[in-house]
Amino acid sequence: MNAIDKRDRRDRYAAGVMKYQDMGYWQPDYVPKDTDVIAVFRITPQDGVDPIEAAAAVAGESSTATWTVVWTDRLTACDKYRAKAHRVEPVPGSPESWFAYIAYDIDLFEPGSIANLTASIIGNVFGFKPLKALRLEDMRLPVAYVKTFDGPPTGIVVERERLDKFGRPLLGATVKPKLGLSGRNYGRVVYEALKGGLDFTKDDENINSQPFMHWRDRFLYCMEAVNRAQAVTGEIKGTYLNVTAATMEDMYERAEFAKSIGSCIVMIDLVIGYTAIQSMSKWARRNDMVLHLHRAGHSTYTRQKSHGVSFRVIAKWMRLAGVDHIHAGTVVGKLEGDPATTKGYYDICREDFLPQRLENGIFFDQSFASLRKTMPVASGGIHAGQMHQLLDLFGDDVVLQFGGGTIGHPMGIQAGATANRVALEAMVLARNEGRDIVNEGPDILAAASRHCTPLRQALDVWKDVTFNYTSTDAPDFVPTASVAG
Ligand SMILES: O=C(O)[C@H](O)COP(=O)(O)O
Ligand SMILES: [Mg+2]
Repeated sequence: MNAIDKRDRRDRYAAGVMKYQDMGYWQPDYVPKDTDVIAVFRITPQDGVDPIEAAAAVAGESSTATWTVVWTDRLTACDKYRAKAHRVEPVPGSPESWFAYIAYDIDLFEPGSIANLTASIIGNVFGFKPLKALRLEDMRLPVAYVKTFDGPPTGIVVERERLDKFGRPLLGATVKPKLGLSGRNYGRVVYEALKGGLDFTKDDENINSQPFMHWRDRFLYCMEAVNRAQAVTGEIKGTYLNVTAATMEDMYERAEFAKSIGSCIVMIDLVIGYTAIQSMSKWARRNDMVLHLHRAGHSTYTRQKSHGVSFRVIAKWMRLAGVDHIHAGTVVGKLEGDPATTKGYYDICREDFLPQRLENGIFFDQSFASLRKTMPVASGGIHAGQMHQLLDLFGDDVVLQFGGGTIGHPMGIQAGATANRVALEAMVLARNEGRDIVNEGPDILAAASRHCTPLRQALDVWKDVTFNYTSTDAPDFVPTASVAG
């Protein structure tokens, strides 16, 4: 930050101990270009490290720099390629941490490659010694860069058209127990849940091709169940067949087979990696299939407030990479997430243009250009008794998924599914009539349950199941004027 005299600069340069801020990675007067990628990091410098130098170091390490001056810089357009830390603000309520805004020239990134973007932005820099911790809070991805990605292969509008389902959230269930069922019993769960009123069932994140049930068995029994449920109900149904596997070849084989036996949707887990996700997205686009993404593994790096990557960034990357569904949190379920921050994740999936909204953790205006919309999925510890909260929080364009909340019903799976469908339809009707579903929700559910025994039983058995917030459910930060800039 401080100007240093030319001689000092030359001496340090010669000795190879230039500070990053002296090498051009701190430029407080820099005005980001419309085409720049901008990242905001939460940096927690080691004791005694100047936050400006820490921000410059992050800019350096995530773009062109190494630990010493290299003369080959001079062979490049280094002024253009250096990332520019241009703003450092204290994080409100967190005296050790700072928000550092860093701009990157678009030419630093290969078009249409999340792998390449992330190798810079979350590469070496997260293990960097001058920092105690580092968290990527948000990114502004310029339209010029967004346009290099295909985005969701199907998107919300076309998915609804294919399913012929409108004006309400979709309903799903994860087959339980997570592991151990044989193919035939697994198929029974799928059939009963779909027949009972759900739109979808799904494999759990860790169901692939284990000794107790090989993937072909699962696919065949599941599709038999889907076909029978469609015939009985007259509705289009689906089951997310998890094609996650050890290699791309295996995943393509499983996806091709799923398509050949009539599935409209396949599923992958986040743990397969960004390149594999993009490959599967291209496959889904070529084959007119909906692509569901389970965010398995994300909490290992999204949950801590001071280190890692915010899920809002993962959500942005996944919309670019091209998934049609993404698990985005439940607020009222078993997994962590506060309402304001979770709303930000949902908006990233569903808006064409997202204005800066710090209260939802959205640091930048973000256009998604022509990308289709990703359907967020609320899954993890939800049940029929929360239907009013779920509808109020997430609106219509969401899949509400009840695993235990369907299969744990005391009268069985079909009853669990019916309870969820009746609760949803009662709540949508009440909302459409202009009723205050948040406050009247429990009464609306109670009234509906008088005509639906499965719903009454569900409300009764889960009436005390609430997942209280824990300390990690706090918003990422409380916005103040200085952060808004
Ligand atoms: O993978 C998921 O989404 C969860 O396993 C859902 O299961 P639950 O509804 O029983 O929590
Ligand atoms: Mg699961």
